[in-house]
Parts: sequence; C-alpha cells; structure tokens
Amino acid sequence: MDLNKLSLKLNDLGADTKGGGKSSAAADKVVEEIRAKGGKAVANYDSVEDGEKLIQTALDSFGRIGVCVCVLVFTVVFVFLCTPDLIQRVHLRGSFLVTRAAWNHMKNQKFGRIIMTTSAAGIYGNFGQANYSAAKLGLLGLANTLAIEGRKYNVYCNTIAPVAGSRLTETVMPPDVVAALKAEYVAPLVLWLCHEDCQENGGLFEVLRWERTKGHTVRQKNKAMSPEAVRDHWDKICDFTAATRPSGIQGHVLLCAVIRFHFPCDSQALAVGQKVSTSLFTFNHTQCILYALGVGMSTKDPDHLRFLYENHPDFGCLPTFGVIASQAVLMEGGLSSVPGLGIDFTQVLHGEQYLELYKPLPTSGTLRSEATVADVLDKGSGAVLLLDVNTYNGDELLCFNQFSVFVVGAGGFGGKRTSDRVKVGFPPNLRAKQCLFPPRSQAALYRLSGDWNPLHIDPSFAAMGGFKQPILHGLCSFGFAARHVLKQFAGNDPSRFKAIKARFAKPVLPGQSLQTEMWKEGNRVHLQCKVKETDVVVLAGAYVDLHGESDAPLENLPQGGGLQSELVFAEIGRRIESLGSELVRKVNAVFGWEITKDGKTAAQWTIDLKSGSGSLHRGAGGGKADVTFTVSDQDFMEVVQGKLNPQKAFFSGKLKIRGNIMLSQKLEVILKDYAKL
Ligand SMILES: CCCCCCC[C@@H](O)CC(=O)SCCNC(=O)CCNC(=O)[C@H](O)C(C)(C)COP(=O)(O)OP(=O)(O)OC[C@H]1O[C@@H](n2cnc3c(N)ncnc32)[C@H](O)[C@@H]1OP(=O)(O)O
Repeated sequence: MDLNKLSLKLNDLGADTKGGGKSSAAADKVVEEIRAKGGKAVANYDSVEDGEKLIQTALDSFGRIGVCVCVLVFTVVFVFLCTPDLIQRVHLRGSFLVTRAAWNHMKNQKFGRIIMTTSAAGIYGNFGQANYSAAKLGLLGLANTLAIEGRKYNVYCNTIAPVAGSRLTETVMPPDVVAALKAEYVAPLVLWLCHEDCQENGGLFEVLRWERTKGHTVRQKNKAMSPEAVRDHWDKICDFTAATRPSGIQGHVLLCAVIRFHFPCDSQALAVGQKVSTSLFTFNHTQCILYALGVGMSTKDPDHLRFLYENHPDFGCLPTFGVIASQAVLMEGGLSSVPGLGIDFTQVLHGEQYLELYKPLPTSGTLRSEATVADVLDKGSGAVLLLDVNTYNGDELLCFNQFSVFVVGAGGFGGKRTSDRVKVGFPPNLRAKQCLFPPRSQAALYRLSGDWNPLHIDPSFAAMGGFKQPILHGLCSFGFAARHVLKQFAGNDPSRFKAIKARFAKPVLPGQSLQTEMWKEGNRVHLQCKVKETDVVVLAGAYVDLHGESDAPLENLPQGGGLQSELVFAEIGRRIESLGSELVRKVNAVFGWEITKDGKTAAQWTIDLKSGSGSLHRGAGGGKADVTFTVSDQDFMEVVQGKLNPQKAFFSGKLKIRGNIMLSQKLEVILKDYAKL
C-alpha cells in the first residue's frame, strides 16, 4: 500500500497520559512524519467529544472520509469504586461520537472501514482497571453492532486489541519492553483491515472468538513487515485449527499480536557483537541449595549433602550453577534491550548451552555478567540467537556461557546457517548408563532458580507454543546430566568440572525419567540423555570436560567385563598422557617393573598372568613407590579391535603401566579385566 495514496486526518488533543492538558505537539509530529514520507496529512486538536469537528476537518481537507480508526489511549489505574468519568468519555463516548459523525458519509458513499481499539484489559480484565476495562469492552459492543448495521453499505467495522510502545505504555511498562513492542507490528494489520479489498467485518484482533490462532510469521526475507504480507497470509493468520485459549492478560502481553513477532525483526539493526546488557547477580547459599534441589539432588543420597547443607565441611555449588548467574542477564529483560530484536516468547526454546568454569564458584557474593550477541543463524525451521555471557567475580573472570536460543518459525530470513562461534558438540561413542527420575514437580522447583518462563508451568502458555503440556527447563535436564557425569567420573567433586556443552534435541516432560549414557575419552566425557520411557534422545552431542584426571578414583568406572574393560583400558591410556614423563624411567615389561622415583629404584613389582586372572603383587620396597600404566592410542585401538592380543602387548612392552601405588587395589581390578579380554 502506497502512502502517497493515503490522506490522513490526525486528531490528537495532546493531553498528558492521565488525560489532562492539551498540546498540538503530538499530532504535529506525526503529520510531519507522514508528509516527510510523501503522504498527505492534516492535524486536528479538538477533543474527541467534538466528533463532528474532527470529521469536518477531514472532509474540508480531502473531500471525503473512507476510513475511521479510533485509537484512543490513556488510562488511569484506580481502584474499583473510583470510576473516573473521563475514561468513559474519552474511550467510549469519544469513539462513538467520532464514528457517528463519519457514519452517514460512509453509508452514502457505500464505502467505509472503521477500526475500534479495545484492550486486553477489557477482554480479560486487569487488576485496578475496572473503569478502563468497562469502557474498552463497551467499544467492542459498539463495533459489533456497527459491523452488522454497516454490512449492506460496504461499511465494515473491526476491533483491534494491540499492545505497543507508546507515550502511554511507557508510563506503565519497563523501557526495554516498550522498545520491543513496536507500533510497526500493529500498523500493517490496521492498514489491511482498512483496505477496500479486505472483506473482514466484525472481527476482534488480537483474539478472535475468544481464542488465539496459531498465527503466522509474515515477515518476508530481508524486508520490513508490510500490509501486503498480512493480506497474503490472511488465511493462516485466521486459521483456528490449532487455536488456543489464553488464560489471562499476561499471555496477551507476551504474545503481543495475532501476527507473530519476527525474528530478527530488523536484521540490519541487530548487530553481531552487540552488547545485550550487564547485570549483577547477588546470591548466597540459599540459591546454591535451591539450584541443587532444582536439578534433583536429595538428602536420600549422603553424597548430596555437600550441596544441600551450608554447614557441611565441603559445602559448595554444583558447577552448573554457573548458568544461573549468567542467565539472569538475559532473563531480566536483557534480550529486549537489543535493538532490532523482537521475539515471540511463546516460540522461544532453549536450543543449546555451553558453560566453562575458570574458577570454582563461590557460594555467595555478587557476580557481574556481560552479554553479547555472538551470532544469529537462520536454521530454516527457526532462527538461532547465540548469546555469549562472561561472568565476573570482581575483576576475575569466573565463567563463560554460550546460550543458544531457538526461535521456532522465525527462520527463512536469509541469514547464514552456521557460525564458527558455535561451541560444537560431538556424537557419543560407547556408553555407561545412569538413570534418574525427576518428579512431576521438578519444573516448579527449578523455576525458583530464576527462569520464570511460564512455558514450564502454565498449560495455556505452553499451548501457545504448541505443547500439550508444560515442558521441563532445558537447563534442568542439563543440570541432571552434569550431575550424572560428576558422580560417575569425578566422585562428585565439583573442582574436577571444567566445561559442559549440550544440545536440547527434544523437549522433556516433567515426570519423565532421564537416562544419561556416557563415554569417557581422556578428560572428556561424551554423553547423551534419553527419556527412558520413550527412548527419545533429548540431550544430544553433549560432553563434559574434567580437570585433573590422574587423580580420579578408578572405582568410579563401571566394573566388570566387556565394555567396562574397554573403558578401563581407555582410562589407563589417557592417564598416562596426562601424567607425562613424571616418574618412570624405565618399565621392565612383563614380570616386573623397575620403578624409579627421583632417579632411584624404589620398588619391584611382578604380575602373574599365568592363572589367567592376573594380579598385582606387591614386591619389596613398600607401598610408596609410583607406577604407571602406558599404552599408545594406536595399540589400545588394536587391542579393542581384536587385532592385538593384549597379553602379547603386555609382553612386548607395548602396554606399560605406571600409576600411583595407592591404586594397587584398583590395578588388580584393571588387570583382571585385562586378562579376561
Ligand atoms: C536466558 C535466555 C536464554 C534462554 C531462553 C530459554 C528459556 C527457557 O525457559 C526455555 C526452555 O528451557 S525450553 C526447554 C528446552 N528446550 C527444548 O525442549 C527444545 C527441544 N528441541 C526441539 O524441540 C527441537 O530441536 C527444535 C524445535 C529446537 C528444532 O527442531 P526442528 O525445527 O525439527 O529442527 P531440525 O529440522 O531438527 O533442524 C533444523 C536445523 O536446526 C538445527 N537445530 C535443531 N535443533 C537445534 C537446537 N536444539 N539448537 C540449535 N540448533 C538446532 C539443526 O542442526 C538444523 O540445522 P543444520 O541443518 O544447520 O544442522
């Protein structure tokens, strides 16, 4: 639709946000903007109660009136019993009088399009806005009748219930929300409803028939939103086959319009590398404990007490608590501070997460987080927003997080598909298993750590995102998986934790059990999580990096034959790498090693494999010497693949062993497994 073809008469009394005062400035500003873009516009500053005067200005300037859009906005939040007459006069009486003045002109010329502006406060009700709600719903009644009466004259009347940043809403909404709710998202809908080709009559938008359609992304590749796009997708916008019923005004504010927000709304404005915001996160042991409970720790397991009881001598945070401080910067409106970014929050899913700790997490304090947009990817079925967050304790960098936010249905904007900024995950290999059973109420508990997203608790909000029921927080499953690894491979010692990466491949429903399958390679534990009941992989391409592997107790490895033996052998090989040339000068391959410490012979050890069981006998020299097991990757692989007989490898010296003598018990176990191969 070409602005040049439109002539607009603009009325704005220029009152303040409570309806007082009068100024021509607001209307003049808009007239100037329209004229600057090549349109025709004229201002009128009369009260809406002088409807005849308003319409006369339009007739005098343009000779006819085809469209009447009543956008009367001001509100006063009063308790129920105070019913300011002004609210009724402006919203209801004002719209009525202006429309009545235009009505006969429209009827006579057999064309008219009328738009009434109601409000979610009228449709759903809103605390403290009894007067305003009544006036606004009265408008809907007026519009419905005009729609019926005007139909035979080609005078159609529709009602909109938009939310947008404006002079009014900036008094009641935080600035970041006002900035995100652009009037441009509402205007195309209004323009289409005003068009002579539009046959819609008696409709209510944002909500039709008290239900919300699934909506449709109308933004075209690399283009701003347009009324043509609304027209072209009208069927889908009004398609009620997947309709949901909003439960209250909160859902309305988050959804903003039946036409979904676009992502990114304005790819030009959304600069990669742009700072999102900085925030402070103050916490103490309460938040650490709440988080531990949120990811399923319980006093049933004595190992968990160190994360649940602040007076425990080893009390500490679970390493994945590192996501909580960093997430605060994005959850508290931070995302809305990014110019050019508008997100329909019902379509937001947590896509992937990377966390790396540089220092152990404190159990109290104030942490500062700084977030930047690392990249924006077009994944076809969705858009992925990569957000890098650095979190500091004073000047010290404590941890790094990369949040990957998947906005369903927002792809196809012509962006790139991959980025070298993504922290890559790997497919899992052989596995050890652990299973945990988060209870149904897990999401309700996890929310207390700061992610209040209604998707995880409110059935109607979840329905807007296309889910039959609320789903579990991605970071909650993430916390469960990290706990599995920490228990299995690091004796629950948080200081062993270095980093974690995971993709949220499919949603988890509260009450489903999470089974983690793991495979350790060197300091890296690859893992994937499945829902046990359905066998569906929900956390994919995931890994945890650990520190100081040589100190890890070997009994944490699964014991037994077959697969476990392979795990043990891999473990031996990796340990050797991590120990370097620390202790052993020479290994005397089969029946004894000459073990040296500081260059001197410390002990001799023999191994008797003849019995087939294999055991390690302590020789002379006491128990303080160090021994090391070594095997090259290649030899190890050959052993695993059955190409190299392990005993031969042993005899030929290809497999060498070094390690701490204190592990002798565990070495016995290893050798037993070894002998079974
Ligand atoms: C603090 C601010 C940040 C946090 C905000 C979040 C707040 C939280 O409260 C919200 C949550 O916790 S939501 C719960 C956790 N997340 C989930 O349950 C999502 C589960 N995943 C899915 O449903 C699908 O993978 C789905 C729907 C994501 C994608 O499925 P499809 O559309 O079928 O995609 P598919 O055809 O498989 O692949 C298309 C391309 O997208 C890539 N991709 C797939 N899943 C991805 C994911 N999870 N993350 C990132 N990229 C993903 C694919 O690789 C493919 O791209 P390419 O071809 O280039 O490889």
